[in-house]
Amino acid sequence: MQDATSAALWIERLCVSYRTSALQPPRRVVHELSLAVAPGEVVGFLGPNGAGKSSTIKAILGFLTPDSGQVRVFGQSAGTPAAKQRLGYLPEVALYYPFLTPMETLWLYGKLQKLGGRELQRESYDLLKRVGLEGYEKRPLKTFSKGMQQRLGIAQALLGSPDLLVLDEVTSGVDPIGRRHLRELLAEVRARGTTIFFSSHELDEVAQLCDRVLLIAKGRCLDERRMDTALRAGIGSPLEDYFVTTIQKAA
Ligand SMILES: Nc1ncnc2c1ncn2[C@@H]1O[C@H](COP(=O)(O)OP(=O)(O)OP(=O)(O)O)[C@@H](O)[C@H]1O
Repeated sequence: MQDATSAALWIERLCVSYRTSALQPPRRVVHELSLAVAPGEVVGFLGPNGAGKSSTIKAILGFLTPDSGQVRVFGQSAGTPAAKQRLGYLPEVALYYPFLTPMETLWLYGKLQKLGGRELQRESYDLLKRVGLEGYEKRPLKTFSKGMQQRLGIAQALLGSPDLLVLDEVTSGVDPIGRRHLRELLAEVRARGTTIFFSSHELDEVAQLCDRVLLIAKGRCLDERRMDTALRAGIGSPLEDYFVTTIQKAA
C-alpha cells in the first residue's frame, strides 16, 4: 500500500480549473482526482479527449497551480527543485529550436539540469543511439520529421536518468517501426527500475507496456485495474472494449 512518502507519484484530491475570460468564472476540469503510482510501476493514464490527462500531468510537473489537493513526486511537493530533479518529461507537443542539432539540444537541456562536460556528451550520444537517431546527431532539427523530433523528445526526457518518466502521448506522430522501437526502449527503461506514468490513446501500446491502467473522464477517475492477461490478449481489442464500455457506462 502506497502513501504520500513512499509512492513515486501521489495525487490526493487534485482540483484544477482554467479561467478563459475575466467575465466567466473558472471552469473546473479536474475534480478531486486521487491516484498513487508505486516505485518501478508502469501506469497508463487513459481517457477520452478533454478528460483532463494533460492538465493532471501539468500539475505533476508543477506547471500549473491546482485549486486544491496535493501532488507529490517521491514524497516531494510537485514543482519544487527536489521533485523536478527526479522527473523526466515529454510533453504532448515538444517544440525544439529548429536550427539546433540533437546534440546541441541535449546539451541545452543537460545544462538546465546542471549536467555538463564529457559525461553529458557521452550520455547524449548514448541516448540518441538508443532512440534510433544514430547518424543524425549533428543535423539541424528543421530537417527532422515529426517522428524523429518525438524520438529526440524521448532522449531529452531520459537525460539525467530520471526516476519517474512522465510521457504525454509518447508515440504521437511516430510510424509503426518507430513505435516498436520506442516500445522496446520503454521496456528497457522499465527494466532498469524507472517508474513510468504515461497518457496514450494507443491502447495496443498501453496493453503491452503497463502494469496498471487508470481511466479518467471529465476530470474524474472512473476506474483503475491491473493489466492482466485478459486485457493484454489480442491486438489491443480487450483493452479497447474495456475503455469504450467503461466510458459509455459512466456517460
Ligand atoms: N490552457 C487552458 N485554458 C483553458 N482550458 C483548457 C486549457 N487546457 C486545457 N483546457 C481544457 O481542459 C479540459 C481538459 O483538457 P486536457 O488537455 O487536460 O485533456 P486531455 O485528457 O489531455 O485531452 P486530449 O486527450 O485531447 O489531449 C478540456 O476541456 C480543455 O479544453
